[in-house]
Amino acid sequence: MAPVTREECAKRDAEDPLAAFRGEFRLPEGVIYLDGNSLGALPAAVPGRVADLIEREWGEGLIASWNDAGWWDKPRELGAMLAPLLGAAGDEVVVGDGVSANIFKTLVAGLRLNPGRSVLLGEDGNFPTDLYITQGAAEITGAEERRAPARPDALEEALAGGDVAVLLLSHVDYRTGELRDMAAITELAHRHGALVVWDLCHSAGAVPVDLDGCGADFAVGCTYKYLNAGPGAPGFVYAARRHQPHLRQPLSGWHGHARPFDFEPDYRPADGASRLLSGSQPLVADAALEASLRVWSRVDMEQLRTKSLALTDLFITIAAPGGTGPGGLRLVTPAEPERRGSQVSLAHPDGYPIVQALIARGVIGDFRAPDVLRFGFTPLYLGYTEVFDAATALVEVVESGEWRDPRHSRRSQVT
Ligand SMILES: Cc1ncc(COP(=O)(O)O)c(C=O)c1O
Ligand SMILES: Nc1c(O)cccc1C(=O)C[C@H](N)C(=O)O
Repeated sequence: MAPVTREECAKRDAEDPLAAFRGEFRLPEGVIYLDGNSLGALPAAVPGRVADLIEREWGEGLIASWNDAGWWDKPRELGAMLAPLLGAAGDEVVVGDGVSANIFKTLVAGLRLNPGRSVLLGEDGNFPTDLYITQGAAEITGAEERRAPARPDALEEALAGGDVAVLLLSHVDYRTGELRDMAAITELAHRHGALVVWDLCHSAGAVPVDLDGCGADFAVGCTYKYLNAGPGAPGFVYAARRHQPHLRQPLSGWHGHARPFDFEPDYRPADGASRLLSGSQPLVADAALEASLRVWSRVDMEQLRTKSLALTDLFITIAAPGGTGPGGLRLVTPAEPERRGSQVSLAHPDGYPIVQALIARGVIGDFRAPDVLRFGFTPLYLGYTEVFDAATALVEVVESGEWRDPRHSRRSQVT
C-alpha cells in the first residue's frame, strides 16, 4: 500500500461526510480515544436529556411520568429506535437489563423452543460472561455446555451430531476484532436444526447488521460501547417475529406480563418481544440512551462502514504493514476488510506496558490478556489525522523502548 502522510489524512478529514458528528461528542483535549469499543464517548446531548428526566419528568411529573413521559413504554420505544441499526423491525427489539441477563433469557428460551435437544454450543474464546452464563444456564436446565472454535468447519462438526439446541456466537470477536459471516453461520446452524443467539456487543453501531436478512433467531447486545449510552447502560434483546408467540423466557417478571396492572397471581407472557422484559428498568440510564440514539438516527451505516474500514486500514498500514510491526508487533485482526469489525488488535508479549505508555501519551487503547493490544475505531468521533498520530505514537513507543519504564507495568483493576 502507498505510504500515508499526515497531509493526506488532513485532506481526508476535510472531505469526510461524517466529520460533523465529532462536534456532537465531548472528548477531553489532547486525547485520542481508541477505546470506544469498551466505553463509548459522551454525546453532548446526554447531560441535558438526563437532567430533563430528573428535574422535569421525575421532579415535577412524579409518578404520572410513567404515563405522561412514556416511561412504561421506554423499552419498546428505544428498541424501535435501535432496530434500524440492527436490521430488525421495530417490534423485534426491546431495551432492558444487561447483556448477561439477556444471554441467559435467550439461551433458555432457545432450549425450550428446541425440545429434544440438550446442548448449548458456545465458542472458544468468547467474552467470559457469554461462557459463564452458558455454564449457568446449562447447570440450571440440565443442558450440556459445549464449545467449538468459531470457524465454519469446526462449527459444522460440532453441529453435525444433531443435539445442539442453541448456538451462541459473538458477531465480532472482542479480542481479535474478527467479524463473522452472520448469514452463512445462521444458515449452517439452521441446516443442523439449531437456533442461534448472536452477541452484537462489538458490532452494534460498529458495522451494518442485518438480523432479519440473515434469518437470525435471537440477538443481544450492549449500548455502552459503539452506541455511546454511558457506563452500565441497558442492554437490548432481539427475537425474530416468528419466534415471539412461542418463546418462554425464564426471568418471567411483571414487565413482561400480558396484563401487568391486573396484578394476576400467575404469569402470562405479553405479546411480542415485550415478553423478554422482566422488571423495572433504569429510566435515568434510558434517557442517556435515548439522546445517543437520536444521533444514530442520522447516521448512514454504509458511510460509517466505509470510514471504519479506512481508519482501520490506515492504522494497520502504519503500525503493522503486511501484518508485522516494530519490535515484533503482530496483527491479530483479519487483514481482509470483510472479516474485520471496527477494531485493530495487535499481539506483543509486552502488550500491557506498551498500551500504558501510549495512554501516558494521550492515546487510549486497552489490553486484553494474554498479549493483545486493542484499538477501537469509532467513525463518528475519530478523524484520519488522529488515527495517523495514534499509529505513529505506537510505532515510536515500541521503537524507543519508552514502555520499559517500570511505571507502565503497574497493573490497575480495570485494564
Ligand atoms: C461480547 C461481550 N458480551 C458481553 C459483555 C458484557 O456483558 P454485561 O453488559 O452484562 O456486562 C461484553 C463486554 O463487557 C462483551 O464484550
Ligand atoms: N462492560 C464493562 C464493564 O462493566 C467494566 C469494564 C469494561 C467493560 C467492557 O465493556 C469490556 C468489554 N466488553 C471488552 O470487550 O473488553
